[in-house]
Amino acid sequence: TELTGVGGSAPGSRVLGAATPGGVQGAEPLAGVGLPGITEMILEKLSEFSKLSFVEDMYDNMFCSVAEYASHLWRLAPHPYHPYDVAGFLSGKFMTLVATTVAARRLDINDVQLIIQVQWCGVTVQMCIVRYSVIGILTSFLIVLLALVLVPYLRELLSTDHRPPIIGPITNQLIHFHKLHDYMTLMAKKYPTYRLITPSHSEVYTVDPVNTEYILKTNFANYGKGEYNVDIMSDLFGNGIFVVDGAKWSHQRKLASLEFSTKVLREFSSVIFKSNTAKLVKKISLLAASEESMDLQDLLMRSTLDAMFQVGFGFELDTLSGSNEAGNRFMEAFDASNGLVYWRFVDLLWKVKRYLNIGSEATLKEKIKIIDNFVYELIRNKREQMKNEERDKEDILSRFLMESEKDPENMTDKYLRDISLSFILAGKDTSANTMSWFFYVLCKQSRIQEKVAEEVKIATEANGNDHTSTDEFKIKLTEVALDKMHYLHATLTETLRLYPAIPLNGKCAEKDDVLPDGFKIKKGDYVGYMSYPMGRMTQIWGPDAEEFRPERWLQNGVFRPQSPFKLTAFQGGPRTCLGKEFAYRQMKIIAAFLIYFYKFKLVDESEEATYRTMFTLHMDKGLHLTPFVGFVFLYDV
Ligand code: HEM
Repeated sequence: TELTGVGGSAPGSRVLGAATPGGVQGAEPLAGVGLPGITEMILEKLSEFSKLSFVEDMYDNMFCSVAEYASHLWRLAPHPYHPYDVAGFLSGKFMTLVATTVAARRLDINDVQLIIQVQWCGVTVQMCIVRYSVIGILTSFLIVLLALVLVPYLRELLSTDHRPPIIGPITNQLIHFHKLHDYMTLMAKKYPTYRLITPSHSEVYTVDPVNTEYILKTNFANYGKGEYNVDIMSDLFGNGIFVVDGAKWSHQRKLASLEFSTKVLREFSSVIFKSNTAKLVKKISLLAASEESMDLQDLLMRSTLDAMFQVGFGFELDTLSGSNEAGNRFMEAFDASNGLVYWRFVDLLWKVKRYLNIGSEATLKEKIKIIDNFVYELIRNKREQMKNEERDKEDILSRFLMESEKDPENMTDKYLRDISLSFILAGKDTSANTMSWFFYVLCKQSRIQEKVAEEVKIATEANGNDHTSTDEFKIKLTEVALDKMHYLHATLTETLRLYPAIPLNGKCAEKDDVLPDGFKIKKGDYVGYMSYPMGRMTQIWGPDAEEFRPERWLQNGVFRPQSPFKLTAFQGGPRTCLGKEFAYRQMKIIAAFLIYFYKFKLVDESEEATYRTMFTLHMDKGLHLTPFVGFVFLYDV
């Protein structure tokens, strides 16, 4: 064979050993010590080789050196080694030894023709080629290539800062992508905090409420969206509130908080939620009359998009009726681009694909163009409208447009596009998905459906025998009536506990840190809190954690909230969901309307719903229900 040993070292003078676990591992504790490295020693030995009469002499010689070196390292180490580190260290040294010995036993050092040295991710891979031959050179390059791929993983995996449990490389998520949240739950049941590694950083996932509070609130300053997330999301969401940190975030947060606290927006949105839900009831009544089943998730997605669009842009999209061609195209493009952006989190080649404009990235670009054309047109129209018409518009875009007149330099059309799209994203799928799981559970547990219906009738004083129409119900469904619906509030909250609309979320560390449970975090690491698994942890919710039980939220019939770091569906801390109250109001209105007018049954009662892995917890195959006219005789809808 022409190929000889493969050795490796840490950068610069800290040449320590093979590009193997131990070589990398051993590099850490010696920072700055400046000892001669193993590879240097090996090469030195190799150069002496020609002077030795027997290969065995050299082997013994070198073994002594390595052992000596290891014990030296051991003494110098500033802290006791973890057994895990020691295993990595020794196996690395062992592999260096084997590789070099094999080479040394078969070769004459004078034959060495070329030493290849490649530095990658702070690790040096060295290799010597002894006699030129095509196979030798090809094999060498293949090994270098393999090392380039493996070294970063090994480096992350065996970094002295990492402690078990490391459950594997990030590709584990790709392997389990289909049932990602259940895989993460399974792991979390074994390890409340664990680490996945990538070539460039590691990802720490936790279900520990103390860790969650720490990253979301206590050490908020150190945990932002991070470059990694921004990179992935900014093509679609630009500088929208979901993507940005720092001053840009504060500006939008302040502006939006002001808007959300206004009575105008509250009243305007309630009117829209009610009139949109009345349209939904009408649509369902047609299906009920013809005893047709329906995909309620699809209807809810359309209905919430229409509502959010009206609240956000003051414009009727009317995707529920499906009659607006442009609206349908926008919805299709928006949904598709959401899924494509999420795919980037597991697609290691997305940047290459974007550069070459191929595959999923080419589709994403096309969809974003459709979205942009649609939204920019809306902004232009709105500006025109505002020049000619009254200026006390209630929708979010108009209010931001008025703001933009004070600060035209920063609040450009692009900025307005990003803000408005973020609100659509925030309010559309989250509420529709939550409602879908809510109705799914209510179909599985008719006792809960009946209890909610009973509460709605009592709170609205629409007793079910008075032939209430949707118009009359709208009037009866006052803010006071909504506030009385504690059981409904608890049922929605229980839905969010077990089926959180954003099942997995997290932040990136700006600086090295240590989590309250001792996990070390390096700058650039992702720290995720896992809302879906958290809802299933007995240490948080007790032995019945996996049971759907709205009563856990009630005390003497009154809803009692819990820590946002246990129920993380709306996140917690300074970046807590701005639309929480808004969303509860919308969901209660939809639930009250639908449950008042209909009873729902699953088309296939035996089927268990599953999710599609994406940003939000979307039901994979939709929610196919049969509506029955419920507690009132329905007319005049
Ligand atoms: C069931 C419904 C909803 C759920 C479960 C939900 C959940 C969340 C979560 C988890 C976040 C944190 C996202 C992150 O930073 O990564 C968030 C942020 C946000 N939500 Fe909601 N949301 C819902 C509905 C709404 C609605 C209806 C609106 C507004 C119309 C809204 C507006 C926002 C905004 C503006 C933020 C960004 C806050 C910030 O970064 O400072 N959300 N929401």
